[in-house]
Amino acid sequence: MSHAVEAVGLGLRYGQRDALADCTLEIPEGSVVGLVGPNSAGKSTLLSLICGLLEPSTGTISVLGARPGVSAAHLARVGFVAQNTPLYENLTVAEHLRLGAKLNPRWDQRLADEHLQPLRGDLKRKAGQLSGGQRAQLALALVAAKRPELLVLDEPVAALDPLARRQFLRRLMQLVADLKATVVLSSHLISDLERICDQLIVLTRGRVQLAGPVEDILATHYRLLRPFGDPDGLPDGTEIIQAQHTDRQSTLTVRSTLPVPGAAPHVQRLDLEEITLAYMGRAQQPDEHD
Ligand SMILES: Nc1ncnc2c1ncn2[C@@H]1O[C@H](COP(=O)(O)OP(=O)(O)OP(=O)(O)O)[C@@H](O)[C@H]1O
Repeated sequence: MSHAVEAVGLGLRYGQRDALADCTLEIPEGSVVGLVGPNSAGKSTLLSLICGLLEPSTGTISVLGARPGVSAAHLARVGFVAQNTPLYENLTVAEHLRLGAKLNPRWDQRLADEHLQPLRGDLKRKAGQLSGGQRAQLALALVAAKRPELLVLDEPVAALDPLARRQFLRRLMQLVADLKATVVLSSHLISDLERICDQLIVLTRGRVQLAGPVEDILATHYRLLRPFGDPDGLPDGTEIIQAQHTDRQSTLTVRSTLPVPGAAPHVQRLDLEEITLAYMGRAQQPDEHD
């Protein structure tokens, strides 16, 4: 399988502080990858490294077979929508389109028009006068028209109401199907990611906690309820992600590639949000990186 992104031991330091450390991962071509993690986990840092906006302090990263940002031709193959959808506030929607057409050799006007459908009555309005949802639509239209092979979106739906969010994600998935592009998008809305992503990366405190196909992640995580202090009966290799105890009972969130014996309510399946929260909860506890 070829990979759109390959990172080995990737890290970025600001002074003494690791924004990202020891990040090794592979993103298969054609996948839709959700990137989750608490505030300041390093999500934007990783996305900026993928787009070549930052240089790694350690390790290596390869994007579409080359060093990110290595040439104008390579940059043209990557579409990036940064956090808060930065636009030229004093340019109109139509002026953004003209600028995009001028700057991008692979510009596809048909795709731009298609994704601008909801804004067709607002072509003369300045970007600074658009709502959050309209800005997101404009940003997606601009990036779509580049026909990128890799699309990187940093919290693209953060400012949108639930309906606008759903419409944006529908358009995004339509674009991905049209272009057969690889997508990496960060979000705090795990239910959205669960709907559209086939891969998930959980990042906390600059480190990858979990990465892989959503299907595998869902199949290998369990919540176990067992009498307090009863460590027996876990398959070999079971990793305890989180443990909470009362005087009588322990609630364990575990990862096991082997089936865990038992049935509900003692053995429960978890959804993606519960699994992600367990990894985030674990990362809040002090560890060797403190
Ligand atoms: N220019 C900078 N100078 C110094 N530290 C920085 C800089 N940019 C980011 N950081 C730090 O790097 C860490 C990771 O930041 P990053 O923006 O990647 O996190 P994030 O997961 O995207 O957060 P959020 O969900 O809040 O957007 C944070 O501790 C942040 O304070």
